[in-house]
Amino acid sequence: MNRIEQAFQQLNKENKKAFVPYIMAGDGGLENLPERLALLEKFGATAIEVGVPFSDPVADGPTIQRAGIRALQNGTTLKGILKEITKARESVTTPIILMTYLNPVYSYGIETFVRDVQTAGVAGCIIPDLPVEEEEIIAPLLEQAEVELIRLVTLTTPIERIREISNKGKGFLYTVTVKGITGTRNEFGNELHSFLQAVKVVSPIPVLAGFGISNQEQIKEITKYCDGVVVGSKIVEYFANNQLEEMEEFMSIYKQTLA
Ligand SMILES: O=P(O)(O)OC[C@@H](O)[C@@H](O)c1c[nH]c2ccccc12
Repeated sequence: MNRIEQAFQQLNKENKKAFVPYIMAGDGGLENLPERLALLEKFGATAIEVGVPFSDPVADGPTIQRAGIRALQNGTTLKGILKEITKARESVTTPIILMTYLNPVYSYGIETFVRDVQTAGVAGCIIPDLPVEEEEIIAPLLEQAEVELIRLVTLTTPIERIREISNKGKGFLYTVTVKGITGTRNEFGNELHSFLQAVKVVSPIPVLAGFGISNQEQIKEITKYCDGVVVGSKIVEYFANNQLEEMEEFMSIYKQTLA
């Protein structure tokens, strides 16, 4: 069984919801990555999404775009990121999910990418600009390497397509909660709850909600209808402002409220 599935099984036993923080690799210096991963593990992350900075991040909002620019200015490369993940894996056991657009994978070379990702001990990949229709170029290789390809669906995906995608899905289904880009939000559309409920009915794998989530009330509300959340921009801000105690507090509150 894959590490991501194991993590969810454990949560289920404890009757808890998932909390998956996102960080931008190389923001604040790539050499800090192992330390940051260890910290997020200590604060109770179910899995950790590690973003690869890219010059044209079509789904990213301002906070994550700026983090990406800082990371690129630091000279962060995919190769460097995988090296730091390899180091981190000596002590960090929380599953690591690499989030990258397709372009950096292409320029790295698809086969080399899959090999190096596997060697680094990455448990899963999110490639947001890879539609299911095109995923044959990499999905079978990832499957062989036992690296889970995490698929995304959004509020505008028809339910039949969600059924199809979640049935192919591995690890968990990433449900995008807004019609838009990443970034903290105060409100979600009225349709979100019924949408998540409908997704839960068709999906054989855990359903996580992400995009715009940044406070405890939102998480309490949203996790009534799904298995957990992904939080990106808020976590990126905490690291950028060096508010580690606030982050611990934030994540411990979530752990308690989710339990
Ligand atoms: O930042 P937010 O609104 O909390 O959303 C999570 C998101 O940042 C992270 O999962 C992510 C960052 N870039 C992406 C691109 C596509 C899908 C997901 C992502």
